[in-house]
Amino acid sequence: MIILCSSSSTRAELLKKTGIEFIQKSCDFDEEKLNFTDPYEFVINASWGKFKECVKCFNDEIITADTVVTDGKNILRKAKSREDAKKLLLAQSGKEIKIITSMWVKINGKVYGRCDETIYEFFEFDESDLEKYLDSNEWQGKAGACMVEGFCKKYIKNVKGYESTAMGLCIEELINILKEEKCI
Ligand SMILES: Nc1nc2c(ncn2[C@@H]2O[C@H](COP(=O)(O)OP(=O)(O)OP(=O)(O)O)[C@@H](O)[C@H]2O)c(=O)[nH]1
Repeated sequence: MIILCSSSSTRAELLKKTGIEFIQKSCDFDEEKLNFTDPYEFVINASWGKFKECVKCFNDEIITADTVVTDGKNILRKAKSREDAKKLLLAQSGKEIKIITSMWVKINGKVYGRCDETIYEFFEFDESDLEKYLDSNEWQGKAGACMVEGFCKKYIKNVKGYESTAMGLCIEELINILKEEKCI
């Protein structure tokens, strides 16, 4: 049985869509102790840290992931407050951003690691629409307070890459790994 080592409901939803049987367990790796400023280094080390913690606890097949947003200069992680969410979203309004997801998969005794990214070019976010989104609290628990399948969708001017990567788990590439290992 595959263990999705994540507390993310979005990752669980994505994995469910593939029909792959899994159980979801969270693992307590503290990302706050990482002090990488490069978004790729951060996301790869955060997901790897989660993976190592999970390997200690579970003997099964394992999937871990980490996702960050970057505006090219900063790492935009999960907002700590409504004000923080507004700041993160205004940094993305009318801009090109990258959403980077690093994933580790232990399967049939082998370990696969990937780092995928989706590039979005957004139109300017409408102010009152943004306030409504902030009031909805849907931004909570999401990297960069971003919801590409929700609030941000109508503002997408250009996109390059998978939506699943931007949502936290690159399902298309995960399916390729599982096919390679004859699990599906
Ligand atoms: N629904 C949605 N979720 C997103 C989007 N972008 C990022 N996320 C979520 O934002 C979260 C990023 O934080 P992480 O630290 O990678 O993961 P987490 O939610 O803390 O869960 P763990 O795997 O237990 O660490 C993940 O749950 C992603 O699924 C998006 O556009 N839509």
